[in-house]
Amino acid sequence: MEAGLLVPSSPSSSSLSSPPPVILTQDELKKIAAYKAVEYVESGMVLGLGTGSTAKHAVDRIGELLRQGKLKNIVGIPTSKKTHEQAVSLGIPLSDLDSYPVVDLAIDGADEVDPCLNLVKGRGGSLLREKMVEGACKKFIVIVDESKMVEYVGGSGLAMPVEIIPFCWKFTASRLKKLFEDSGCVAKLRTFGEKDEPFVTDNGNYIVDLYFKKSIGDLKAASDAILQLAGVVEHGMFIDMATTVIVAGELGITVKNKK
Ligand SMILES: O=C(CO)[C@H](O)[C@H](O)COP(=O)(O)O
Repeated sequence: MEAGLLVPSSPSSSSLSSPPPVILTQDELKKIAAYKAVEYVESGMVLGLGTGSTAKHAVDRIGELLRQGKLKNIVGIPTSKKTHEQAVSLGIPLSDLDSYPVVDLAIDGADEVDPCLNLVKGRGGSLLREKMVEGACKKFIVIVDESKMVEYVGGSGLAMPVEIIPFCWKFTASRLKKLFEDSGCVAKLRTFGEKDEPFVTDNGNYIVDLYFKKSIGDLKAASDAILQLAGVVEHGMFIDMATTVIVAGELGITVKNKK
């Protein structure tokens, strides 16, 4: 583990009083984690480009380093249409898993990180492509601000997303809820806009957000049970996939490596 203070020390040893501590915004913390992760990027790499407000900073930084000639011959594999657009606007050369089935490094955010570095992802709706790209990489660096650290998956009380096909979605949602009745599960179709229209993923699917009142226990068993339901495409638990998690907090950066 490495740690580095973010709060600057006093500029002058002669000053008697310390300057007030700098309070960083959540977005500044996300940017700090993202920039740290990009230090792991080397010229010639095939890179998984994540999705979300944290990953956006990493993609911006990669674009900047390419422009400055400090990185060369990068091939990016975007995990969403949105990241694809961002990378194109930055001039990052892009390809896909068909052409590059092995990815050197992926950098992406997460919604939750548990003490074993298991993740919840997909509140931005891109969990399927993220899981495909990040499952194909040699190294997967997760970048988060400290608010994403939880004691157990589902521990934030926020959603664990499941991508499902639109056909008879209510049926699939009620089967998902039933799987986790003991954990007080609530299943909600993700919607958007004033008319509460179903949110549609880049793959043309819907998302059911699962909320748990308590831990769902064995994550592998939960994953198997979800994936066995016909109608389910993928879920947002990324179990044992992250190789490194970079956490930016008010007191500095912590780098946690998989044991
Ligand atoms: O999984 C994701 C998108 O599907 C994001 O990585 C996750 O939602 C974190 O987002 P943010 O960096 O905006 O907090």
